[in-house]
Amino acid sequence: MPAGHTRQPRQTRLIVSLDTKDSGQAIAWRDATAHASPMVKLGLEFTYAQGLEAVREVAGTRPLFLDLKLHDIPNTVASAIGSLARVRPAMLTIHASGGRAMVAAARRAIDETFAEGERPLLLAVTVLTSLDDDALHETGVESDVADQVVRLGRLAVSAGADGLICSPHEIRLLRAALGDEPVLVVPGIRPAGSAVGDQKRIMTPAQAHAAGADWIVVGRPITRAPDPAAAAAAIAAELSA
Ligand SMILES: O=c1ccn([C@@H]2O[C@H](COP(=O)(O)O)[C@@H](O)[C@H]2O)c(=O)[nH]1
Repeated sequence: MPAGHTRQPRQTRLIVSLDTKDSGQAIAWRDATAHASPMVKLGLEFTYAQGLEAVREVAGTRPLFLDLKLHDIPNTVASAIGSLARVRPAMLTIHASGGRAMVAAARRAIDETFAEGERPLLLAVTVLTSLDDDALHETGVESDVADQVVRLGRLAVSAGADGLICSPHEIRLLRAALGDEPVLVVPGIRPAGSAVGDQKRIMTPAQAHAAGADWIVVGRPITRAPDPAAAAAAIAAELSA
């Protein structure tokens, strides 16, 4: 940064995760939270239940974050990205643990399939936010979560990922390792007092914002709230306070 300049605080935006099997429910949540969530996020639950045509219908004219977390051999991941082109995602996810060749194949598939200006951001999941150190070790990984997130983050970005999925606990580590450029999309968000569920590495929206998230992803604290519109508005307000 040039001398005399101070960095502007990073804007952190909310993405509401529309995790349901039902199109009507997804559309109701989409519309109720539209004021707070500039993107529509659909994942495995909705896509397996309803298919890609319904994904496109629910996204409508809004930017689509398609969170399918692709993880397979490079050729299969690249071909799957070709099949996803028709839903015109703005962001899509793969697992960084698929390795360098897989991430690079995804990068090539995006560059070859989509016209410039229409390419989705390629986001690599580092370590799922539902894992803690013990659960990660049980899979045979000897590193702690923080080291593994940074290792996979470096690998994915150097292989062509535009950004990473991480928990709020690793944002500062990733910024220190990789700088400001990678887009950090951060689930594992729990407003104070909300149920934690299966998430292990959590912070509040305000804490994730202070750490430097570009986007936070919030599902059940909004969709299971008595008033999803109000819950989303409260989180958006927390991000801009
Ligand atoms: O490491 C990850 C990667 C993706 N997710 C997804 O984010 C939402 C979180 O939903 P909550 O209800 O707020 O827990 C969900 O769609 C996950 O598949 C994640 O949580 N962690």
